[in-house]
Amino acid sequence: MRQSDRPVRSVLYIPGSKLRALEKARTLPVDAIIFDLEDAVAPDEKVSARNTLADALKSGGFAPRQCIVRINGTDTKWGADDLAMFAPLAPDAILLPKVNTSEDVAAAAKELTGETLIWAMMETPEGILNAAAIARAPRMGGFVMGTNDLAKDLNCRDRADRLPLMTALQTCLLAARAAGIPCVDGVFNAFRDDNGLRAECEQGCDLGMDGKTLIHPAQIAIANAAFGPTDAEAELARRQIAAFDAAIAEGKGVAVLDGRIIENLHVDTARRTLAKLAAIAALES
Ligand SMILES: CC(C)(COP(=O)(O)OP(=O)(O)OC[C@H]1O[C@@H](n2cnc3c(N)ncnc32)[C@H](O)[C@@H]1OP(=O)(O)O)[C@@H](O)C(=O)NCCC(=O)NCCSC(=O)C[C@H](O)C(=O)O
Ligand SMILES: [Mg+2]
Repeated sequence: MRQSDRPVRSVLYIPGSKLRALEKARTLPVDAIIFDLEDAVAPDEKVSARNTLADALKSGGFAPRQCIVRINGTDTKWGADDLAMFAPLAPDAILLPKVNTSEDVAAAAKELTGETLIWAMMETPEGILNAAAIARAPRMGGFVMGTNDLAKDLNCRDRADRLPLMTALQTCLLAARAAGIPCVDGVFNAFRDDNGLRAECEQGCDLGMDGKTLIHPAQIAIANAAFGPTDAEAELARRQIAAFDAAIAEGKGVAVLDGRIIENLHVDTARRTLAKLAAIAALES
């Protein structure tokens, strides 16, 4: 399976400094893990967190979850050493914080070999304006929305409907879709507010996001449910494909199901739904 087709319904940040959380991650039903060396780790702990995380990755046990390492910015005193330490460990991806331009990605890509991709935190106004170029940068594997940093830089209000962030979210989605890479939504900070998280996941899903970044294990089930096809969606997809196939067999180019037309583009969407379901089943088996 191409990396871009792997499910990313739930993408959990784990501070690289927290041994207990790193151990726990091997048992959690998440699609992907972001091992964080950036904002979740205090400056005094940066070096020890790097070593703790490297040991954990060498010990393994995280598969089939995607392993993504968020390094410190390459403009900080830790970034270059982070990259030098984790590139040889061949995680699925290195996540670069606060990406502003495609050149930021190209510079990091030069340090990588093998299959490791680069994911970009989209969380600065300049980065959002350059989203299309960043999405097509070398080794680019996916976008992660950094809605906290973005809100800080935009100086916008924290609203439940995320209206002030909509342009940025949709700009990044457009860029990601044009380049054929996944786009994962930002975190929901109130990690004990299940209803709030559910609503924000539904909104992200409506927009077209592939999943949600999370900060606490209690958020995983809600994200997995929101971003996975429901039984009703899967059943509709199967009926649409069957109706279209029957129409084609009768020499028609269009089918009608439940009073709605079904064209080949709807069948593409239906097939994508079923492929996603199969990928989730494979991951969970
Ligand atoms: C938010 C937390 C600080 C809460 O921690 P705590 O109060 O310790 O939580 P609990 O006691 O409820 O924990 C229960 C058990 O779960 C484990 N745990 C907690 N969090 C995680 C985790 N993220 N991954 C794995 N396991 C976790 C605890 O170890 C407990 O286990 P057990 O001992 O078995 O009971 C904490 O959740 C936390 O640190 N979360 C991560 C915060 C983080 O990574 N922040 C940075 C990323 S967000 C960001 O930067 C976004 C972006 O850049 C932007 O700009 O928007
Ligand atoms: Mg951030």
